[in-house]
Amino acid sequence: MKTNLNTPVQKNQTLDLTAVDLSYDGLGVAKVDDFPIFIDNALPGEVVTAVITKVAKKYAFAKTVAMVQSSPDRVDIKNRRYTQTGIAPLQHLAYPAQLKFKQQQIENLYQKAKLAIDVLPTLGMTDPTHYRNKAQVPVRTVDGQPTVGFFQKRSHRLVPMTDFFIQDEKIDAAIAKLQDLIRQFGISAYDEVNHQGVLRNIMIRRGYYTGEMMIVLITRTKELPERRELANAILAEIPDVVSIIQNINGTKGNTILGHKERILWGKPNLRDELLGLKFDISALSFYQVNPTQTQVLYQKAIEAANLSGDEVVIDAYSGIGTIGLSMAKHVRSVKGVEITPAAVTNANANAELNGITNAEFVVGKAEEVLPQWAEEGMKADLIVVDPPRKGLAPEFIEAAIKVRPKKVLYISCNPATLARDLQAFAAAGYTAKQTQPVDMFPMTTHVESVTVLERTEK
Ligand SMILES: C[S@@+](CC[C@H](N)C(=O)[O-])C[C@H]1O[C@@H](n2cnc3c(N)ncnc32)[C@H](O)[C@@H]1O
Repeated sequence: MKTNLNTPVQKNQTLDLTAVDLSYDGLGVAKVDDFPIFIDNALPGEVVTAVITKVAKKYAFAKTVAMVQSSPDRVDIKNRRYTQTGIAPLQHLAYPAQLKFKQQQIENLYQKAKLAIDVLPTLGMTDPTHYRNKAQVPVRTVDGQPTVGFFQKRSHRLVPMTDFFIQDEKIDAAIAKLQDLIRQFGISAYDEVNHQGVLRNIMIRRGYYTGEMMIVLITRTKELPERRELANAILAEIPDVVSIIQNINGTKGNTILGHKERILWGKPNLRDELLGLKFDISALSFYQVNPTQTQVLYQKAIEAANLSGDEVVIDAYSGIGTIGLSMAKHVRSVKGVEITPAAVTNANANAELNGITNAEFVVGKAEEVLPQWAEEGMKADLIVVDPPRKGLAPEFIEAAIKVRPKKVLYISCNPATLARDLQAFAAAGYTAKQTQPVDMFPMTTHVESVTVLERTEK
C-alpha cells in the first residue's frame, strides 16, 4: 500500500472518528490533527468506525462501516438509493435538524465573511416529501432494456428506480408508465459512451394547482420512431397530459435540454398558478420546483421589501416573471431582464394573461443589460435579483450601485455566493439586517433565502 507521510490518515485505514460538523453537501466532518475527513453517513456528534476511501493533500474521504454512537437527530432512511444517487442526501437527518443545518450554513458563511446579519430560523414544510413539480430522469440500457432511474453520485451509472421520494407522486406514476411504453415501442436508450441510441432523458412538469402535465422526451436524434403512435399511447395511459414535446439534443456531454423542439401533441406551455396569478411555462423556461414553498418565499420577499406602492422595480433574472408579476400590483412598474428568450416570451404573455399592464420583460444578460440601463440614466427604487447558483457578476453589482436603488432584494439559492455578493454591496453602503431562509429543497442540502439590503448612505 502507498503511504503518504504528510497526511495523518492513509487510504484503506480503519479508525473511529467523531463527526463535529456537516459539510455543505451533507457529509459528516471529523478532524484528525486538524486534517478534515469527510465521512459518508455520519451526523454531527456521532462516533463512527470508518474506512478511509480517498486521501488528498488537504483532506480525506471516509465511509462509515459501523455506528459507535448515534445522534438523537438520526432517523431511519427510506431507501439507500436516495443517498446513493444524491436525491435525498439528508434523509438520515430529522427534518427540524435539517432546517437548523440550513440556517447554520448561512450563519457560518456570514461569520467568515464578517457580515453582521441575523439569520432567522428556516421556514419548512409540513410534509417535506413529494414536493417537486418537476422530474428530469436519464434513460439508459440496463439488462438489455431501456430503463429510467437516477445516476449514482459522481458517476453516470444508472440506478434503476421509478419512485423518487421527493417528487410529486403523479409524476412518479407517469415515469413508470413511460418506461413501459418506451419498452413496448422498442425505443432505444441513449448510450453516452458511443453517442448512440435515441432517448436521453425524460422531463415532466406538473402544475400544482392545475394538475396539468407536460411530458418532454429528450432525444439525441431528430428522428423519434413512431412518434405519433407514441404520443397517442401516452395520452391513453397517462391522465392530465396537456403537452407532449420532443426536445432534440444531439450534443455530447451533460447538458440536458437542446435548443430545438417539436410539439408532438398539445400546447407549447404548461399552466400553473402562484399567489392567485396564472403562469404559462415553456419546457425551456425556469420554474421553481417547490410550488407551495415558492409562495412562502415570494410572500416573505414582498413583505421584506416593505413596498409603498410607488416603486419602480427592476426584476433581474426574471424567468417567466413570477416574482415581478407577483409584485406588480404593489408597485408603480416592473422591468425584468432574463437570458432565456422562451422565458421572456412567457413572462410578457403572463403579464397579459393576468391583466397586468405595468410590467415588461426583455431578453439579455443581466450583467450586460443593467450596465446599459445605468448608462442611460435609468432610475429604480428596488432591484430584485434571483440569480443562478454562481450569483451576481461584478459588472452587475457595479451597475446596480450606479442605479442607486433604495433597496436590493436578494433571493439566493447558494449562500456562498450570497455572502460574497453581500460583501460587495456592503462596501458600497448597502447593508442588511436579516436573512430569511425558506426550505425549497427538503431532504437535500440546498439552501434558499431572501435578504433585503438598504442603502445606508444618503
Ligand atoms: C433562479 S432562476 C430565477 C427565475 C425567476 N426569478 C423565478 O423565480 O422563477 C434564475 C434565472 O436566471 C436566468 N439567468 C441565468 N443567467 C442569466 C444572466 N446572465 N442574465 C439574465 N438571466 C440569467 C435563468 O435562465 C433563470 O431563469
